[in-house]
Amino acid sequence: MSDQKLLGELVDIARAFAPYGKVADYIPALSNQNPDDLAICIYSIENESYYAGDHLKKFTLQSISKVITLALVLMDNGEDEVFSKVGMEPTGDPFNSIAKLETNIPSKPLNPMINAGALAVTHMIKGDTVIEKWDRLIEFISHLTGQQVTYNEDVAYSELQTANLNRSLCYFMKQHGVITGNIEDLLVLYTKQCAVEMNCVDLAKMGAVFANDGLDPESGRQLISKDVARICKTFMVTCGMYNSSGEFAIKVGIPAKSGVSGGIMGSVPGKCGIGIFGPALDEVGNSIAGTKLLEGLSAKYSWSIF
Ligand SMILES: NC(=O)CC[C@H](N)C(=O)O
Repeated sequence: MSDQKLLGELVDIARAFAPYGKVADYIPALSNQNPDDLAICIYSIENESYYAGDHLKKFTLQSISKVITLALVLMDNGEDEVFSKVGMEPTGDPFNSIAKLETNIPSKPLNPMINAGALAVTHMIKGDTVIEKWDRLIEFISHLTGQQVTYNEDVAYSELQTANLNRSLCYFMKQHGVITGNIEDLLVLYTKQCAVEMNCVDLAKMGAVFANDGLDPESGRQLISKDVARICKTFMVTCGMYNSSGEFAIKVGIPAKSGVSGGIMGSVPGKCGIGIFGPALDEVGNSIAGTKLLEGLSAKYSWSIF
């Protein structure tokens, strides 16, 4: 059976789980997504792609963008600087929790995949203005996907209007010296970053760059250093699927990062990138059908890294 046909079958099986999930609505502009959507692309490091479902449908990255920003910021600032402001440990808490910020000493977010840590990382993007920082980030993402990408203005605006929890995290961190400067500027940048829009093929392509130790399978260029790609994949394993990263490691075993729009980017080291879109989420905020699809794929192809 061809990979393409098998993918179609796995998508049909996994789609049956979508009715058990719910589309995110705390960002109002995400609430009108279709819960039954499910699409996937697999992009090999030999630069071949396979897909099933509506693979050209666009969606926003949301938390998946945290891995990309981390890669940029690590290359900009180096490990020592970055990890002086953000930790390396999983939290076991929801992605937007403020709880451990208060109890952790010294006061810094536990890792770059929770909102507090991601906000601290976005704060470290080099540039004198929000526009300069944004231009660098979107150019970097465009290099990874191999084409010019942009962001969804409605989603960014909708999140900016309602991001009071993220605002609180920022003010808390400013008080404790983790971040400096204007908080609204940081939120504008962060919400644009989360609203970067692409399809499954673009997402799988980015995953393939990480899977290929930072080397772009399309252009042959080293877009991310090998070391930074390794650090990012490690965070994807330990913290990429929020507070169900442990269960996901056991059941799937692929470095992956999800977002509340329903996207999941996977990176099977030395093999391929995976891009999934399925907006119905489980209770921790991961695509419910997307997670099932990854379970099926990982079992079929023995892709667990463990
Ligand atoms: N888990 C997510 O995808 C969260 C991203 C979202 N933009 C937020 O900050 O709430």
